[in-house]
Amino acid sequence: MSNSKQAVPDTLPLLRDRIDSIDSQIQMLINERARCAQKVAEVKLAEQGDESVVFYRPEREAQVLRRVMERNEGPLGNEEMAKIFRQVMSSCLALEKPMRIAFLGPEGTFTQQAALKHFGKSIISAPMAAIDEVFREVESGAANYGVVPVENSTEGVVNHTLDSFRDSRLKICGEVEERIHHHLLVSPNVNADDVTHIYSHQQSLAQCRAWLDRYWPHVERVAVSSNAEAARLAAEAGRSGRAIAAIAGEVACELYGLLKVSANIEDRPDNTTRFLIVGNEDVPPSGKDKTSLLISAKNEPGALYRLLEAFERHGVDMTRLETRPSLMSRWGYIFYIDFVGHHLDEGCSAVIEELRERASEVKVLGSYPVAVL
Ligand SMILES: C=C(O[C@@H]1C=C(C(=O)O)C=C[C@H]1O)C(=O)O
Repeated sequence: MSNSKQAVPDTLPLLRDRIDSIDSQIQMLINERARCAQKVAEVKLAEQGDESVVFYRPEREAQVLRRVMERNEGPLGNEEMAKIFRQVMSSCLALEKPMRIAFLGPEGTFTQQAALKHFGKSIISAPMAAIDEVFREVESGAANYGVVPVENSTEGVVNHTLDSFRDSRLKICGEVEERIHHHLLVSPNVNADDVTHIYSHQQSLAQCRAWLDRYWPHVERVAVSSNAEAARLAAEAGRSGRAIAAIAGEVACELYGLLKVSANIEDRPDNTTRFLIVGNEDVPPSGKDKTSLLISAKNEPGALYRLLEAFERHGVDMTRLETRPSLMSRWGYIFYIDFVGHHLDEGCSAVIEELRERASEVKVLGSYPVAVL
């Protein structure tokens, strides 16, 4: 097959013939790719000779996706193209054995949306009722990886997630950022004009408050346990002819077969949540990584300054600092620090070594590829 771009025909029948022939080539190549991925798995198994060998390689997947974006010439956009390859890799990997991914449920949450964005659709979804259950599911080996929210651009950190890292040996293996878009949804049996109640999670009602005040001032707002639950209730109400709308995201909309009355109704269009992928293995460098540390420091004058000074001196770029009270000693603190680089990089490992001399505990929560999608 040649790489040169052929002229695009200009009649419908010829265009359709061309598309059919391109499709069959793409299909053949995808299967050829899948056979290579299968072979990779065979080789890994032969080298490591262990049934528990993990075929998924986060750093390699990040590199593949970055290359797709770098070499992309359009007309498809970089992100659109990377999403297609994301799914191709997901399908190839699932040929071996689909990965089981635990996430903060129920089905249809934004965390599930983040899981699908990160791993592609060919996974087994394992919705959990709480963040610590996600950790436990991965620790016990019942799930290969877990996905939990860690911070929201409007609401700040998710303390539950940070606190779970204190006692866990799990590693952070990836991050995902998701623009949070809310939609007003109804069951297909319901006429939007008849809506009497709008259900959603408290957070989402708050994130859409100005929009609701403007367009639905007289409809009662009801807070429920999650957006996904709101969507489920709206679908159930529709079946019995009650006109209840839900505010939820895309995945919940599809999952419960609802219709969008209005899309992207959040007051702040830059509303973003960051999620972490947790797993049992360390991730080797991908060339563009981030590291998260947990540091326990004594409560003495200048303690935080001495920690941060090491970053500055080694030119390591700190991207986040969160403080949580230590549970062990009153007025002791735990710091969560994110920085650019992999803990095996020279500058980064020098910083970590110095921090170990200055703090009572330094735990590397993980080095992982900077989110590609
Ligand atoms: C094929 C490999 O294994 C998996 C499948 C990949 C793919 O389909 O490109 C990439 C990384 C791994 O998750 C590999 O290690 O290269």
